[in-house]
Amino acid sequence: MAISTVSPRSISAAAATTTARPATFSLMDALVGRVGDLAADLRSRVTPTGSAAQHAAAAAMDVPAVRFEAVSRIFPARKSDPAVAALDHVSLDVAPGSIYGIIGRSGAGKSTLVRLVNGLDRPTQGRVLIDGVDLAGLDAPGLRALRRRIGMIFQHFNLLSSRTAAANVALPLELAGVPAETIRTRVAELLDLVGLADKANRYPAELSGGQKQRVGIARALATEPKVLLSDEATSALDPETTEQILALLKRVNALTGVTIVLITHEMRVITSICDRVAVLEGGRVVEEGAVYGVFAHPRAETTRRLVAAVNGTALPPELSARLRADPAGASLTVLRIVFTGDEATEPILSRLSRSLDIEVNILAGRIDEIGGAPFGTLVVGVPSRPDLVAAVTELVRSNGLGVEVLGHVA
Ligand SMILES: Nc1ncnc2c1ncn2[C@@H]1O[C@H](COP(=O)(O)OP(=O)(O)OP(=O)(O)O)[C@@H](O)[C@H]1O
Repeated sequence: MAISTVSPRSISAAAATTTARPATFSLMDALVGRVGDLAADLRSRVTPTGSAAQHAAAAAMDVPAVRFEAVSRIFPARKSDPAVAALDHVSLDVAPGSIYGIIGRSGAGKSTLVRLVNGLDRPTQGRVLIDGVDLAGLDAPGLRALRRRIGMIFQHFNLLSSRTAAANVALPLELAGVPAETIRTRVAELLDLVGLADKANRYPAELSGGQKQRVGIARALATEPKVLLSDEATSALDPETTEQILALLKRVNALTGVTIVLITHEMRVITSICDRVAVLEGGRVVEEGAVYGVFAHPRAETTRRLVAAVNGTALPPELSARLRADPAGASLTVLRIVFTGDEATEPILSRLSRSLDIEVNILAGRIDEIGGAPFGTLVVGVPSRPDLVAAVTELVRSNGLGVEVLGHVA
């Protein structure tokens, strides 16, 4: 998998480089830096580089578009502040052409991870590979060639306010020295792709948030990247606009085959378009897998909370405050029932009432679709008797549904 002509460096060498580099960059620095690099890269296209051949070989082997190999990023201690392990032995594979979600709460390490993918920062330990090529093993031209293959969209769009939508999209191509006529054609195609053909001459201030993000997507695609990094790209948008932008990203993925790595703190974004998801917590991957499986059967506490927030199993605050782990003295036991696939239509509640002669209180619930398959959760309350709870659990499971006890209420 490693590319033979790239001289891999040891982890300690990479770490040494890290300390010599500034630790942080602004998003605009990132964009301008990338665009500047891009100019040199596109000009150099006439003379194919070794790394172009490497990329072709990597694609032929179907290697991950992005690979994290036991990556750690430690920010050293400063004065009274202790060292921070922003990423701690993170290993991930993003399949080419897929939409891969990385979710985590504030401080989980998402931005640090993004900076490692686009080469603005380096791991303290481990390796980050794009298309099979280790970023740490690349010299400056090699790194520029790799960055050419990564597009980025941002939460706050990062458009130049003095340029029209069309001129914003044209910018990376202009800096790359692409002929004006080619730019005009390409920009028109891109604006058409993102549904903004009629807004080409509008300035960012004249566009809605969703329209600005469409311009951002068109600009990121201008140089035909292999990987599109989306850093909280819908976080500043309302739910309806978010859905539209996510639908656009899905269409772009289907039409161009670009691999999308989508960073978010919202599970709804993940279930909407991602194929796989990694859940980050405190710099570690606490859960990873196909979205449906992770959503239907969350194992880590962080994932459960994220899932609960999106599918309606978050309990009413009053009930949540009264929920106890200890069943002693409780009158109600609260259960979460998970419906997946074909069982989603099973009339489980009436079956429970009939078979066990009990009242089942519905406390929260929702039925959704993830990747075309039905998925639902119900949070119910049943009388808090151990034999009864065991019978309910068994009956639910024997009907092919998932169930867990969330707690007890006095
Ligand atoms: N340059 C830095 N120096 C020291 N600590 C840092 C630096 N950058 C990030 N950190 C720390 O690393 C951890 C992860 O930060 P990061 O910005 O990657 O999280 P995040 O998931 O992107 O959070 P948010 O969603 O709030 O942006 C945090 O504890 C943060 O304080």
